[in-house]
Amino acid sequence: MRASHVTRSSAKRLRIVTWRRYAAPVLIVFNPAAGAGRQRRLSRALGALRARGLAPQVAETRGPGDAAVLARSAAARGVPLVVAAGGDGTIAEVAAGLAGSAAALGVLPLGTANVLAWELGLPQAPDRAAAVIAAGRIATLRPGLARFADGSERLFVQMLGAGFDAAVVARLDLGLKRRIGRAAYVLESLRQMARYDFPPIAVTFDGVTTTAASAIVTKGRLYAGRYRIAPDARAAEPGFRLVLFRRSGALQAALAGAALPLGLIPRLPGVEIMPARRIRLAAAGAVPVQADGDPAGLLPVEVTDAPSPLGIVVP
Ligand SMILES: Nc1ncnc2c1ncn2[C@@H]1O[C@H](COP(=O)(O)OP(=O)(O)OP(=O)(O)O)[C@@H](O)[C@H]1O
Repeated sequence: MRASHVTRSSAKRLRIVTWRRYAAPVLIVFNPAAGAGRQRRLSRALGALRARGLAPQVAETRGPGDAAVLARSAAARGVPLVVAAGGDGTIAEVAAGLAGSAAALGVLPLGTANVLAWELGLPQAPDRAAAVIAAGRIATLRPGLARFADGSERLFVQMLGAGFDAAVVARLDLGLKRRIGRAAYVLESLRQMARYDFPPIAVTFDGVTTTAASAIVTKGRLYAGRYRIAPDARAAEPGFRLVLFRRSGALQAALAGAALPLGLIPRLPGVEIMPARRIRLAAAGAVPVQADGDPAGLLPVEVTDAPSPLGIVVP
């Protein structure tokens, strides 16, 4: 049985797809390690979902990879909606577990940066996010797929980075991140400015070959929260925006760090942004990769659209 159905507005113009069925079960996959104040925020969301007639079941992750397993098994049981309660990493794992199934993905943004939630206009307040889930309106999410040299694959929902930002993610003190949130990234960025040696990255995309000091492959416009990095990105369409940082060195990294919260990355000298469908990033040295803000290994990596899109609950 398909999990979603289609209705038409009285004007017969607006196509609304919803995951909701009468008494449909909902699974909340909760990452207790994501974000800050998460238990309290989860409780508020659960209360709001129950107040709207839903009976959410909560499954808590015990470590990396768990969210995908929980989501996959729920989809196989015919659960029509699986909600990722965490940050972008948890959403990516749940999306990977739901890939190829009829189940829709919901989001309770309980992470640190919650970039996808900002991108889609999902409320950060738990009770308002729950109201969006209960309303059940569904849009198409087109995840990216990263393939590594060892044959492993990883889905991402917002962006993948190689170079400086991935070095920051790789060295981040997770305890500090839990205590002070996004400020931990700022501190680690300052440390990496003194340490990272910017090995050149060979970039091949859609038949073009070039080099960069760092590269970000993004589905959406936003990065690290609400900061615009690729203003003309079209998350609803196949393909990506490729953001190349041509210049290396601590000064360039400092300039990018200052430009980011001002939304000025696209205008920074040495930054180029272009559409790309198939991207390969490689390096002679050990260059780290991050996907949706989590460490994802080392180059080389090849990035394409995931084989199938997903339904995601949106406002
Ligand atoms: N029980 C757990 N203990 C420790 N880590 C976990 C657990 N469950 C999941 N994880 C891992 O926690 C990592 C971070 O989760 P997530 O990205 O959702 O939160 P965040 O980093 O705070 O948010 P954001 O990515 O939005 O900044 C993920 O890589 C996930 O695999």
